[in-house]
Amino acid sequence: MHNIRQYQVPLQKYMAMMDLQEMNERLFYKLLIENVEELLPVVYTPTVGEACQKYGSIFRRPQGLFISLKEKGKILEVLKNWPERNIQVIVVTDGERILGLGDLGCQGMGIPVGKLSLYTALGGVRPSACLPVTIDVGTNNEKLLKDEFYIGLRQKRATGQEYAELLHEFMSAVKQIYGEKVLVQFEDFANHNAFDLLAKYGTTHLVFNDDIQGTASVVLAGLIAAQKLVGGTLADHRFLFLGAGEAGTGIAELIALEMSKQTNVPVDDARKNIWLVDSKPWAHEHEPIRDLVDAVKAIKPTVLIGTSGVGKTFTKEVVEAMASLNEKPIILALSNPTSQSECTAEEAYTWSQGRAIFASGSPFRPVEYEGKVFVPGQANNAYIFPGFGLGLIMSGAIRVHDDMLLAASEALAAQVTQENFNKGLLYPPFANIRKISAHIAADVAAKAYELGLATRLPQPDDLVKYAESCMYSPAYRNYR
Ligand SMILES: NC(=O)C1=CN([C@@H]2O[C@H](COP(=O)(O)OP(=O)(O)OC[C@H]3O[C@@H](n4cnc5c(N)ncnc54)[C@H](OP(=O)(O)O)[C@@H]3O)[C@@H](O)[C@H]2O)C=CC1
Ligand SMILES: CC(=O)C(=O)O
Ligand SMILES: [Mg+2]
Repeated sequence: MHNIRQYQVPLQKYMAMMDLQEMNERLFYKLLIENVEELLPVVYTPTVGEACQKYGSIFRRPQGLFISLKEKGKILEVLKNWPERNIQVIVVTDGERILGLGDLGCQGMGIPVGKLSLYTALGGVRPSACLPVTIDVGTNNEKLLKDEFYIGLRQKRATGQEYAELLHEFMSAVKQIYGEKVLVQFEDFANHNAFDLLAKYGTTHLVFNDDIQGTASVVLAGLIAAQKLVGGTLADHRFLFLGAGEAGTGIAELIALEMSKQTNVPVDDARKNIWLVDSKPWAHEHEPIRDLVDAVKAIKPTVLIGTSGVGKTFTKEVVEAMASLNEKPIILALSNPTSQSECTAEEAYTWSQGRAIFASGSPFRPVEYEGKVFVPGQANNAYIFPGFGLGLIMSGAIRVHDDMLLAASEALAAQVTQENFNKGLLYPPFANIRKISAHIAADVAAKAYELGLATRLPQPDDLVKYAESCMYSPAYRNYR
């Protein structure tokens, strides 16, 4: 840590951490686990975003497995080149929507690598069981196509049948080589492919879309926890989303499902309290409204959620409107990395005169406002996917079910302590994440058993203890 801390520039810390992961994996994980709050912003958002943008020019050694259009017809052989056979989790991207930074092509590899390092550090999945994959179908990013250091295919993205066939070959090969129970996490695919892939492979493979499902689960957890701060139930709230894409609609659907279960109303009725806007249409019947601030005034939401990928869209007027309507407005600026955040923590607290309950996708430091210190939470799917994946693996689950996402949300919300609430936090600190992940894993596994989707039999008596016993630890053995 002394060594890492000498670097002032976050990207240099990132490069030093990547070198360490390559040279001494155990030490890398020991550092990450023991200093998770300090190192998460280095190996994950926001720094991983900058690393992906500059991936070609900071490139040292290949990480993960690249599968390009050129390998069509040979994907099984390519997978066999990977030195490990006992793979439990694959995180795969095609690089088309990397955080809120757009199409970064092959340079998106930083994301599967980063996500999987969290699978190990936060969720305890063995590093050797993790496989980062980037599918290279080209890029539409003109700047990268002209960049002399770009590492991927220099062509426009393949689409349609060509794209679908490559993805299908990959999904079939994965099942053939690693079996029915390998978890495939789709990450940072563009909207126009993400929903189709999830629907297509959700019935034949163990697949999970982190941006749609993981984000939904973490936000629902924060909203369940928020009820202890603001009182009432989910059904008492009105939700307004800026951004109706993977994250936005994923969250909206899970909130509606939970509301419908809590109040016994049909999901369609629960949806009536949820409003989504993108840059163009409305999702409910309503007269057209041009600006977000006018939408806030018309809809009078109690919860405002940013999932547009566009920074600075929660302006002073928007936050002030939320604060004039609510004693404790809940404001979630989820877009990553920090540059794309809808507003900063400081803006949320200042413009609401310290009344906002705020969390963001990328971390912000505590803010002092009128003598009081406010600690912003981090509403990021990193709270969910490591424990969720561990729960699937340890129960031998063969499919993902929405009720498992609800179980994960409730498990996470239950880990928020009174001390956390007193600081205005909707999420527990990342410092305790391995314990939290064990609880999430246990509840997800319990749901898998209840739904008849678990294959590891008999069911262990104490699932939390079992989850902990399954977790990889970077222990240094004493050989004497
Ligand atoms: N905190 C977390 O854990 C997570 C955060 N995210 C973040 O959420 C963001 C969005 O991701 P995702 O949902 O997958 O992306 P999508 O592309 O699926 O969705 C983006 C949505 O925002 C809308 N949008 C774009 N520009 C504007 C604008 N100027 N005003 C209003 N709406 C706009 C888009 O519609 P249209 O273009 O038609 O307007 C679309 O509905 C990213 O920044 C990502 O990093 C994602 C997953 C997890
Ligand atoms: C956190 C995440 O998955 C994203 O921003 O895409
Ligand atoms: Mg993502």
